[in-house]
Amino acid sequence: MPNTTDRFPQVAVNALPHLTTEQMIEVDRAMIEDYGIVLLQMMENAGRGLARLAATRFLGNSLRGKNVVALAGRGGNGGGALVAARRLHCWGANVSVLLTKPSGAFEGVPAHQLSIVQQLGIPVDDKSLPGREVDVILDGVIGYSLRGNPRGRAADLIRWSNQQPAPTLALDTPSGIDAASGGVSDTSILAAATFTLALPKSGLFSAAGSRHVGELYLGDISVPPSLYAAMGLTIPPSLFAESDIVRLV
Ligand SMILES: NC(=O)C1=CN([C@@H]2O[C@H](COP(=O)(O)OP(=O)(O)OC[C@H]3O[C@@H](n4cnc5c(N)ncnc54)[C@H](O)[C@@H]3O)[C@@H](O)[C@H]2O)[C@@H](O)CC1
Ligand SMILES: [K+]
Repeated sequence: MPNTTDRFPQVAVNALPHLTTEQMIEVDRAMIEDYGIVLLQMMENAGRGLARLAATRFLGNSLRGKNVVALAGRGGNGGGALVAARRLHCWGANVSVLLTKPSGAFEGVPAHQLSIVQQLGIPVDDKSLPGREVDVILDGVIGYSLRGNPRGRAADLIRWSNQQPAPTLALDTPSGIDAASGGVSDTSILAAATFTLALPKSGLFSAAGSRHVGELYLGDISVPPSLYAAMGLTIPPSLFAESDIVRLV
């Protein structure tokens, strides 16, 4: 059986720019304001890619009987994890969702994603932690908008994840890692793999941060090359031509 990591093309991490916080914010702004590629579209691509990577890398050919737990915060990171939860549910996995806050505290696009998850009957819990066996955990607790050490139930979910024998697949950045500086909070996800979006974030490569990242994958959320060019960033023109998930090595 081929190694499942071989199913994704490999790209040298040094061939790509690493985004600072200011650049991440500018990519988001330009996507929405200059190109009209709205958050809902980006999030769908992010969540579908996360689900595909979880299935291919961690769950094998059949998703029947496989248990997936998606951890979701109230921001864009949680929204992406909710999309992935929905897709994996539709592909046959047993999916449940652990929220950092009650569903009534969700707003905007993440609230929209949560309402679809609820409509599908996927179990959602904002209080307890599951006792049953898990095959993979999706970390959508916090992405690049981390402020200080994780607190409250966000911290509880991170600690719970790190206590499980199952692998954790982090979305964009392992929760608790500062995506820009690579600073590691006291409570940070130890990921088996990280699926980062658009371009890798500079903090994923700090000595401390890199220990939490695991295998690093990059997902296409359809950022146009012209957007990067306008920011003075050069990316290989065929980066995602073969696959919209690549492994960074
Ligand atoms: N182009 C984009 O910007 C896209 C971004 N996406 C995702 O969105 C993320 C950024 O989303 P947001 O800016 O909404 O924010 P995040 O989802 O990164 O985090 C914000 C949430 O985390 C909470 N939080 C922050 N620090 C905390 C702490 N110390 N303890 C407890 N809770 C804390 C905040 O209260 C808030 O609810 C990215 O990392 C990425 O995963 C994707 O959904 C799609 C496209
Ligand atoms: K995360």
